[in-house]
Amino acid sequence: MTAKDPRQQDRREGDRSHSRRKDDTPRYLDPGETIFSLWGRVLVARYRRLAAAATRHIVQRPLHIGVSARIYHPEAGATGLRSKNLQYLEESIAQWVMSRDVLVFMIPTVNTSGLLHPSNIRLRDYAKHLDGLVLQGGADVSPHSYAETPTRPEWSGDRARDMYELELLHEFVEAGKPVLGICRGCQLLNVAFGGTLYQDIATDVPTAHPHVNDDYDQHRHEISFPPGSSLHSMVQGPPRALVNSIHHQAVKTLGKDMQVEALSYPDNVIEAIRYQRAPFVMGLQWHPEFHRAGGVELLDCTGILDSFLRAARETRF
Ligand SMILES: NCCCC(=O)O
Repeated sequence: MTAKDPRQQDRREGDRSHSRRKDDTPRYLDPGETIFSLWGRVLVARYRRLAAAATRHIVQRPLHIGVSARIYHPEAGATGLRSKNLQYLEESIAQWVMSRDVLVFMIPTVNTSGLLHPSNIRLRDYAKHLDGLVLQGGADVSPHSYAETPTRPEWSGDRARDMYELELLHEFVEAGKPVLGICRGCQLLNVAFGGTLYQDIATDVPTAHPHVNDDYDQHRHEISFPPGSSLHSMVQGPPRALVNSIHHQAVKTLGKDMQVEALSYPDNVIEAIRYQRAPFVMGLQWHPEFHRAGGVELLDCTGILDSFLRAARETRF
């Protein structure tokens, strides 16, 4: 074998690369490495790790959806718990929203000047920390909230709840977060944007079919979707569908920038509206939480909930 034998040369180079460096730096380091380039790389790696963890947190954290409270105001002479103001959720609304693997939080009224427990927490804080808002159904909207007087005492509605939910709605819309109004929530949305309501459909729209009766959520009627309805594209399916109906008020004149998304069939009472200047602010006159997911008889509203939740997810970024 001569000195020029390539195998011998390889061995010598191998020995060199395995021998200890004079300055004791580890052999895996680039010989051109300086303390500054090393620190630069350490800092970049640390930043990347933190950014990845933050992204994972945003992407993986379940959505937090707020639901406005129904309010029980005590009647004169009530005793025990019924002598207190109660704020509550109807079970189906929470379970419907949670069926898409998100967390639900009922948002109580706030009282910054309460005598017993004054607090600095405002509805704005809920809008800041939650990802979207569902306005529950329940008591009538007060005609005073749309500058009318009740034509009958029993149609006076719940002005205190209106004030609370109007502020809540305002804060979520201001924060750019999606809102889904159910039944009363749909009517409140319309009023919030300057629209008005029929105080009583049976009285004000004599041609309308009954929109409420003693069957409560078993009472149903058909709806139709006007051309271009975004609601129709969320639920897909035929141009007419069956929904429950538990209301005696309804949208009369549309609020500013509101668009009709569904009408009752065949009497054309407004059944769904959408505010056009936000990604997702929509009201449904029926109660989707009482419809079975995947059901064939009543409209499956899962597509509406999913659109609302996707909008909620997008506002996080
Ligand atoms: N005004 C609607 C009543 C139905 C309900 O939410 O109980």
